[in-house]
Amino acid sequence: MNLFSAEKTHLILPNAEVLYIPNFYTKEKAEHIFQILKDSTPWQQDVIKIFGKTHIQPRLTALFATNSKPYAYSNIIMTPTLMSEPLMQIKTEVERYCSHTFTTVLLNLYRHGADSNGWHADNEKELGKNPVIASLSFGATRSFHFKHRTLKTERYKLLLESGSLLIMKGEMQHFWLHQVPKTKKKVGERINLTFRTI
Ligand SMILES: O=C(O)CCC(=O)C(=O)O
Ligand SMILES: [Fe+2]
Repeated sequence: MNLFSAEKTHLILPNAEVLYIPNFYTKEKAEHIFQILKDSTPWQQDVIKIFGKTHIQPRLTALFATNSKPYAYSNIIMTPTLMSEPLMQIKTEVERYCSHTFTTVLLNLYRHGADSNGWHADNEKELGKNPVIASLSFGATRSFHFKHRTLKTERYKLLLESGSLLIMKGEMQHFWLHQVPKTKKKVGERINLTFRTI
């Protein structure tokens, strides 16, 4: 199902809760944050292993945290850099909205439509049992897909706009998968931030 959400959307789904706030930041503020993060982040491109096969990750990433705890996924271990002032500011604003404290933020830079993030769940054990994940988008709009692992009619698509906040919670990371697929459309750069607690 395609969800067109210019408005705040709260989905109560089987084994998941999803909140989408399109204008968490204004378009101007979002553009400003995009530039700061684009220019000040030590972007890296990792080689990952999925089902025993090695791939170059189809996007750039960086990890920041308020502690020194690493984040391990797809056979790589990311060690965080101390969270910068702009990220601390965003963290405070997101925490206030979510009534939840985060320690870690993973940054993704999708350079163009061929960059993507394949079907996965944020279910690494260091995130705990039912993690709250707060996901912010800056720059180009990209499509976000999520599907239940076993209830085959439970599939949704959301367009994540610049300045938006998406919150995934409840049992979502255990029962659902999500992705940002490649697109053949001509799209510009997008930065995504996912706040997590480790
Ligand atoms: O880019 C996005 O919107 C999703 C990112 C994501 O799912 C992740 O980094 O785990
Ligand atoms: Fe994810």
